[in-house]
Order: sequence, then C-alpha cells, then structure tokens
Amino acid sequence: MESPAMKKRVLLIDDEARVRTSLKMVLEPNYEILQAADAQEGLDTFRKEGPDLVLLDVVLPGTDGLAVLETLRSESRMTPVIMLTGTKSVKTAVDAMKLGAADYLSKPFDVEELRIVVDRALSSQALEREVKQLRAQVVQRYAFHNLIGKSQGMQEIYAKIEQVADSRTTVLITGESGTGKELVAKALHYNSGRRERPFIALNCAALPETLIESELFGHEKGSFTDATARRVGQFELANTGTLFLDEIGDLSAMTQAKLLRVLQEREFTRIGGVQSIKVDVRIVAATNRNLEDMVRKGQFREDLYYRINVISLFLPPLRERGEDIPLLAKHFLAKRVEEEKRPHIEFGKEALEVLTRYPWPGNVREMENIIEQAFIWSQNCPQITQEHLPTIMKSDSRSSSLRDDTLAGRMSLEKAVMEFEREIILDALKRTNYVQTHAANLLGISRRMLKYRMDTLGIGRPDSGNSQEPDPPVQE
Ligand SMILES: Nc1ncnc2c1ncn2[C@@H]1O[C@H](COP(=O)(O)OP(=O)(O)OP(=O)(O)O)[C@@H](O)[C@H]1O
Repeated sequence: MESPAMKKRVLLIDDEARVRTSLKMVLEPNYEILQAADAQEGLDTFRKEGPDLVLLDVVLPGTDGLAVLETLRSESRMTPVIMLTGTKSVKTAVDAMKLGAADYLSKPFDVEELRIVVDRALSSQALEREVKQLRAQVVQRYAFHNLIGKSQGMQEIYAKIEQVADSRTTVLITGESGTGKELVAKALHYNSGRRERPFIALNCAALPETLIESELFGHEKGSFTDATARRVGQFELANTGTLFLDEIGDLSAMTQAKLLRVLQEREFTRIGGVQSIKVDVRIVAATNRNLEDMVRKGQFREDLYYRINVISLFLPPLRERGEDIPLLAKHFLAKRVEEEKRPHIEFGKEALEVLTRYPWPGNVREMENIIEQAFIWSQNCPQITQEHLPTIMKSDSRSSSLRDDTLAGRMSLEKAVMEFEREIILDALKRTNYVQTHAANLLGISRRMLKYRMDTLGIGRPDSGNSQEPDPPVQE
C-alpha cells in the first residue's frame, strides 16, 4: 500500500522549456514532477520511472505526439495520458481521445482547468485499479470449491459446474428457495473464461411487469412517459459476461417472447428503439417453481423452456443432504467468529443433533440466519448449546403430531404446512419484538413476503388495545 504522504508522479513531455516550467509551477505543490524535452527522453523516463500520469505535447520535434501516445498506451493501459494541444487542433484532440488519451488541454491552459483535469484523471485511474482488485477478490471468493457440501448431491453439482462452466450454453438451475442457486450461478461465471467480465443478476420476481422489459432491454428517451433519458438494459451491461435471471418462472408472456428472441438471435432492440443491438451474453436462469408443470398449464412458453433448459442443475433441499448440515453450520459459525474476532467456539453435541434433525424449510439461507442468531446469543459461552437455538427447532413433538395427523388423513398436507409455517413466523416475530423487518431478516425473506404470509395465515400483532396501529400498506 502506498502511504498517503507519498506524492503521485507526473511526467511532462514537451519540447518548450517555458511550458514545462509553467506546468511544473502549477502542479508541484501536489505532485512530484518529472520532465522530458523530446519523445525519446520521454519514453525512456516513462519506462524507468513508471509515473502515475503523463502530460504529453502533440507536437514534438521529429515525432508525432500521437505516435508516442500509442506507444505509451500499449506499454501501460493503466497510466492516464493527457494531451497538450494547440488551440486549433481540435481534430488532433479527438484523434487522441480515440487512441485512449484520458483527456486533453488546449494551450494556453487555464490553471484551474489544468488542476481539475489532472486530479480527475488520477482519481478515475485509482477507481479503475480498485475495480480490478475487487474483481480479483471476487474471483477468488466464488471459485467453486468455496461452495460448501460434500454430499453426493453437491458432488454432482461440482462435477457439472466443471463440465459446463466454460461454454456459452444456457443453464437452468432449479431447487427450493435458499438452496444456493445464485451461488452456483456465480460459481459457473467465475469458473468460466468470462470471470473478469460482468456478472449481472436480475430477480425477475422483484420487479413489476411494467418495468421488467426496460430493465432487461433498456429504453430510448421518450419511449414511454417516465422515460426521461436513454437507459441501458441488463443485457447490454452483461455483454461479454453472464446474465443471471433469477425466478425466471415469474416472467410475463410478453417478456417471455422477447427473451426467446434474444436467445435465438443474440440481438434485441431497446424499447422505443429501432437499432438492433448484438450481444454476447451467457444466460444462467433459476427458478424454485416447477417449469415443466407451468408449461403443461400454458403458463410458460414451451419453446423458451427448451431454450433455457439446455443444461439443468438441480440443487437438492438441505434436508436431503444431511451430511452437509454440520459442515455448513461449522462454516457459518467460523465465518462469524472470524468476522467478530471472537475466541473459538464450537457446537455442543446436542445442538448439532437438533440442527441435523431439523427439516430446514428455508434451506441454507435459513441456516445462515439461525447460526447468526445462535452466535449472538452465545456471547461468553464456550459452546453453542440447544438453548441458543430457536424453540421451533426443538419442538419435535409438535412437528411429529402434525406429521402423524397428516399421514393418518386427519389433516391435509396443505394445512399441516401452513400450521408449521405459522409457528415459525410467530416464533420469529416474538424473538424480534414484532419488528417485521427484523423478523423477515431472521427468516431470510423480504418484509413484503412476511407481510403477505402473515395476512394469508391470519397472524396479527399481539393485542395492544386501542394503540394498535394498522400495518403499513405493502408497496409494489
Ligand atoms: N453450498 C453452500 N455453501 C455455502 N453457502 C451457501 C451454500 N448454499 C447456499 N449458501 C448461502 O445461502 C444463502 C442463500 O443462497 P442463494 O441466494 O444462492 O439461494 P437461492 O437458491 O438463489 O435462493 P432464492 O431461490 O430464494 O433466490 C446465501 O447467503 C448463500 O451464500
């Protein structure tokens, strides 16, 4: 890391000593200045000193400044070059920008403009560096071996990821909510040749029907009432990378038709636009709905289904991969211990048994939340015990009586599931003092979904007399 006191270094390449002196005077308080009077000296200094920024005159004795610019850019794409041009050479300035100059300044310079242009070029360079570093970190984080699980089901997933990551084939990931579909989509991306390119995730269920098309394909200014400016859609943003379409079963018939066209032709038009835009995007889709069934019922286009279902990956629910449960629980606990720099803590034997027996309706996401709570409640304890786990996880007798009633035909499956859900939601609400946002976080669902489930199951707030306020309306 560079120390904040270290000055950035600026190389001035200009044959006129007078110009170099005035540039130096303006910049010296903030930067360390290196100087060169011709192209060769400039390139030598650049190679030897590795400055952070170059100010380069377009007219140099015997050499064209643009040729020097090309050499500089080919040797270091990260170092910004600002061109110094005569007042009349607008065309040269444009050519320079095309060749990758960060900016240009016309002589004679305005002192303030000079400072601004130099500062701006250096801060966008710093930003570019940061993005590169972050991308590299993300690549490491989502390398597929970071998916936790040793069960047969997960091993099959790993093998498939390895087989298909590096092709452009469309992949459909299915599985219940919270089983790790988005994580698998990322693993596909970060194990492919596209790993340095964008990974864009779009949840098709989270957007109202009216917005989804503009979100996907973008729109031209004025194409509808709210379209006050041109907007680039996710397809364009994901170009050369991967577009992850979550909850694809929630797309309307019209959007399904448009998506099919993009998948077939690899091109589309923005809403209100006429120009066809070609894209190279790898599509990974996911759903927790039964698409085959939706096709049978006419709710999902059959042709689109076959297009996206070229390769399918099914993520089994957590309850069907019991051996992954202790592994995942220890992983999430270790992660929290490290984040909070707390002393080592482990699960007691009985707590681990409770975790293993529990059916995990919210899958891995639910587990992450429950371990988070247990971690908080176990402050100062050397072990996580049953006491640190939610009551519902231990209410074996209640869940077995629901199961017995269902299997004996005394209760429908639907009713038993609702009863079970009702108890979990009530438990979460009690634990969070009825603060719905916190309860929703605990359950790993949105507040909107929690409110919807509470309404469906008839769960109200605890009776607090007349002071009870109505629930705030749920926004679309
Ligand atoms: N095998 C795994 N190893 C480690 N973490 C996991 C694993 N599976 C899921 N997770 C974690 O569980 C949480 C939920 O995963 P994810 O969002 O990928 O699920 P999903 O199936 O896409 O859910 P939904 O259908 O609700 O969108 C995330 O925080 C994810 O990091």
